[in-house]
Amino acid sequence: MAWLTAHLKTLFASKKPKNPPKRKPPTREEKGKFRAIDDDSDIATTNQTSSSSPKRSSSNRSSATNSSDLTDSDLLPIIHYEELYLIPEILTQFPAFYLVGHPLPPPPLQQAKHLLTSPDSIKQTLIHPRKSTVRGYNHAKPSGREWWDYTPDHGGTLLTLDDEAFRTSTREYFEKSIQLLQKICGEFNNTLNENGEKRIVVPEEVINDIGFSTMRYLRYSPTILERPNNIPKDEPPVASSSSSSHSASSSKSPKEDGYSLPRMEAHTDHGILTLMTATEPSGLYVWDRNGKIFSAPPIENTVLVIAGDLMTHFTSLEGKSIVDDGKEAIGEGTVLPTVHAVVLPKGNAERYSVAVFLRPKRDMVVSKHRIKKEDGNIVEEDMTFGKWAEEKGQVRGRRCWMIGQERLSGGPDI
Ligand SMILES: O=C(O)CCC(=O)C(=O)O
Ligand SMILES: [Fe+2]
Repeated sequence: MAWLTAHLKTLFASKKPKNPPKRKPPTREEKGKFRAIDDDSDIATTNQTSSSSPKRSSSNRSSATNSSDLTDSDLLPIIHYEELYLIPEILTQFPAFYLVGHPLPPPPLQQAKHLLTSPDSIKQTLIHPRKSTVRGYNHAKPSGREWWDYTPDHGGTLLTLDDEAFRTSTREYFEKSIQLLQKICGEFNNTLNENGEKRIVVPEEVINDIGFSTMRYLRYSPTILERPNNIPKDEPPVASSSSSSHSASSSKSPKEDGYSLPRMEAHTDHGILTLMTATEPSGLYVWDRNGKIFSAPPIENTVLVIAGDLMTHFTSLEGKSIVDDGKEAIGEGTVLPTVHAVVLPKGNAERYSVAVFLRPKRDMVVSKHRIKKEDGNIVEEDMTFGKWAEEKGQVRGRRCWMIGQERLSGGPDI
C-alpha cells in the first residue's frame, strides 16, 4: 500500500488532508445506522439541506487494515437503505458510499469464482463472437485480471455457463441490483433546485428500462499475470507504462515503481452508477474531487456504490452541458465521476469481485452537442450514449473522464 500511496498521490493536485482526531470505532448497535456526528473540513462540503448527514463508520473494516490507524477522514460513509434520500448530496461530498440494510441477496462471489476458474476450454466458449469487451469472457493478462460480463438479453442464457443454479443466482443479483440503482436514481429526481422546484435529473427511461446495463464478475490473480518476454528471469516483472495513463508522468523508472501486481488502472465508469462487492484482500481505492484516496474494502452486508460519467452529465447545471461547457457546467449539486483503481497487495492472494453497471440504452440521446459547421453555423446534434462512450475513447487519459482534456487521435475504449 505504501508504494501505491506514494506513487498515486502524485497524480492529483492534492489538497493535503488534515489529520483529524481519532474516533472510537462504532459499536455493533451503531453499525449501519448513521447520523450526523462530525464534520470534516478537508472534504468539500455543500449546504446541508437535510436534517441528517453522513456518519462515517469504521465498523467491520478490512482485516488487512488496522482500524486503530484509521481516522474518520479516511472512511467512506455508510448509508442505510431507508435513507436513500441522502445519496444525491452524499455523492457531492464523497466519491463512494456503502449501502447497508438493502434487499439484495448475498453477492454471487462464489459464482464469480466458479466461472472464472472454469477450464480454459469452457472460458473460450464464453468469448463474444465479435470480441466485445463488455459481453462474455475477456482477459487482460498483463494486468493479472480476467472478467466475464453477463448478457441480460434472452433471459441471461447467452455466453454463460450451462448451469441452472448459476444462471438463476446471476440473473437475480443483476436484476435486484439494477432495481436498487434505479431507485437511487429516482432520489435525484426528488431533489429541489435553487428555485425550490423538482426537476428530472435522471431521465425516466433510465429508471424504467435496464438499457445497456450489465454485471461483471472479475478475478485478479498473480497466476494470470503474463511475464513480458524481454525481462530476464531473475528480474521481477514491472508495471507496464503503456497500460496506465499516469505512469508516464512518474519520474521513477518503471523498475523502481515496484513489482507488477494484479490490477485495474485508475478509471471512471461510462455509465450512471456502479454497485460493487468483493472478496478480501480488496485493493480497491477511490479518489475524491480533491485527489484524496480512500480505501474501499468490502464490508459485510453492504455494497459499495460509485458514480459513473453519465451521472456527472445528468447532474450538471441546468442549461449547461459537460461536453460543451466543461467546468462551467459543474455546480454544487454536480456529482463527479468516481475515479477508482484496484491493486492487489503483494502476495499470492486472489481477489474476486462483482460490479453491476447501470447504463442507458446505447441509442439513448443523453445530450445535445453544439457543432460548428464549415459555413460557421452552429448546429445542435444529438449525442447518444454510444457516441458519448466513444468520445471518451478520444480523450487523453481516457480511462478517467476529466473535463477539458486534450484529445487523442482515437483508440479503443475499455
Ligand atoms: O474489481 C473491482 O472491484 C472494480 C472493477 C471495475 O472497476 C470495473 O470493471 O470497471
Ligand atoms: Fe470501474
